[in-house]
Amino acid sequence: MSAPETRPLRVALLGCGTVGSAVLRLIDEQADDLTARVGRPVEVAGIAVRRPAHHPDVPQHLLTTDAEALVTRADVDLVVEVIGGIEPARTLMLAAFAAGKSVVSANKALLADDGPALHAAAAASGVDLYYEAAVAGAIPLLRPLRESLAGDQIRRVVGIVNGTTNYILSRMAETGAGFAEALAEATDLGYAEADPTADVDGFDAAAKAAILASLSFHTPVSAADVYREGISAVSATDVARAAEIGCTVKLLAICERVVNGSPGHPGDTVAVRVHPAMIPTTHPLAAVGGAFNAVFVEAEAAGQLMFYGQGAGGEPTASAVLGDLVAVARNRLAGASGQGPTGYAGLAVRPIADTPTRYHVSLDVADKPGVLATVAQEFARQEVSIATVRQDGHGDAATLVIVTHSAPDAALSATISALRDMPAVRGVTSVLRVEGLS
Ligand SMILES: NC(=O)C1=CN([C@@H]2O[C@H](COP(=O)(O)OP(=O)(O)OC[C@H]3O[C@@H](n4cnc5c(N)ncnc54)[C@H](O)[C@@H]3O)[C@@H](O)[C@H]2O)C=CC1
Ligand SMILES: N[C@@H](CC=O)C(=O)O
Ligand code: NA
Repeated sequence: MSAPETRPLRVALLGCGTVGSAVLRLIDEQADDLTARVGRPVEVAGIAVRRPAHHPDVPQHLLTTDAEALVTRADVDLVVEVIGGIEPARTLMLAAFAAGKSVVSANKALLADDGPALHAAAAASGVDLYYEAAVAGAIPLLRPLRESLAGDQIRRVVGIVNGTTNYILSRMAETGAGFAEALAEATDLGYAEADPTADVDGFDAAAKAAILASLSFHTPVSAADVYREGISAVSATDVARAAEIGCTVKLLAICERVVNGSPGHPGDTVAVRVHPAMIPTTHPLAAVGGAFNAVFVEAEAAGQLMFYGQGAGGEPTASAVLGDLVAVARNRLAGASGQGPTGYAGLAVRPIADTPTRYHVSLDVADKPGVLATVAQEFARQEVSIATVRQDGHGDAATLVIVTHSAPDAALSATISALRDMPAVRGVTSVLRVEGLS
């Protein structure tokens, strides 16, 4: 009888930035526990970096600038990709799969761009592609969606999934900090992407929303399918107006299954959007401050579930990477691979124009007879029902604050355009969608 194999499992680490350096540290610090949990030692075989001189604290013999040679090396069993971006990450992943190596990644941009093809390549080679860290960092979210809820029907997922923008909005609301100052702090703390416009303009959250929707609705959804608005247009006035109606401003990722569609959408559809929204301060998501993330999931049988924790930063993200590393290492030793996402439902993605939303609008008007009626007529013309109207001030400097009921987003935005052109309206000072109001 041959002796059981005790050779260490060897990992190629691609990238040694914020996340990669934390992964490297945790693999070292937790070596004994990892050995016990996996059943074999887990060792780093090599680290691909762009500039070795920038990594003086890393064992120099492990560094290489040739990532492609590293992933295909015969002594490498598993690959951890934390360089980010589309290329060369995609090519490196495909090379790893072709060479029979499972990949753990934190790369939401790539997964949201090309997830189905990457999963197909992994499946064709009988290896794993895991990426828990890619959405909401440390929070166990993708595995619960993919596995724990595999017997349920998910209806809605609403979350704060970008730590940088949540940090910025929290600082703006709590301390009155300016946008640039708050962004610089988020970058220093390691939350922001290499290019922070990915955070600020909502691309990062949109990629995460695409991944969440794909898993939740068993439907391929790519980042290009996601309606996206970032926070760069959120002003101090919006934040103040939100406070006046008992709300706070958050960048939300919202993934919904719209059952039985409507005349233009006869079957079920999915609506996936990322935009800033006012939510009541009593809403549990309103209390999510700083770089924390939180995600609500509503499923038919399970009801409401909430996932909360650190969505960004080196160590929290590395925790999720290591969790996946243990899972793929165990699969490898068992000669098995995990089930990737299924896309069997193939639901159509509903455009934002047809998606029901609610708006909060603040208008500067002159307080003269007939102005309120003229404004209300414009809402009625677009078949948008008004939930509440409040007038502050009077004379030449009155403000109307209107919250609508839900209506197709196109009708709401057409109403706002018409209001902007109305002589009775001196200015539209704040427009934001509203979520979670009864
Ligand atoms: N920082 C965070 O809080 C989180 C990051 N992520 C994701 O983790 C990944 C890594 O992010 P960070 O560590 O923050 O980025 P980073 O910019 O700090 O690190 C990336 C590293 O990869 C290196 N790199 C780039 N191209 C390379 C190449 N061709 N060969 C070798 N090295 C290369 C860069 O020089 C850099 O050191 C990204 O996909 C990001 O979206 C996911 C969750 C949270
Ligand atoms: N830049 C991202 C990092 C995690 O994905 C964020 O700010 O949430
Ligand atoms: Na996660």
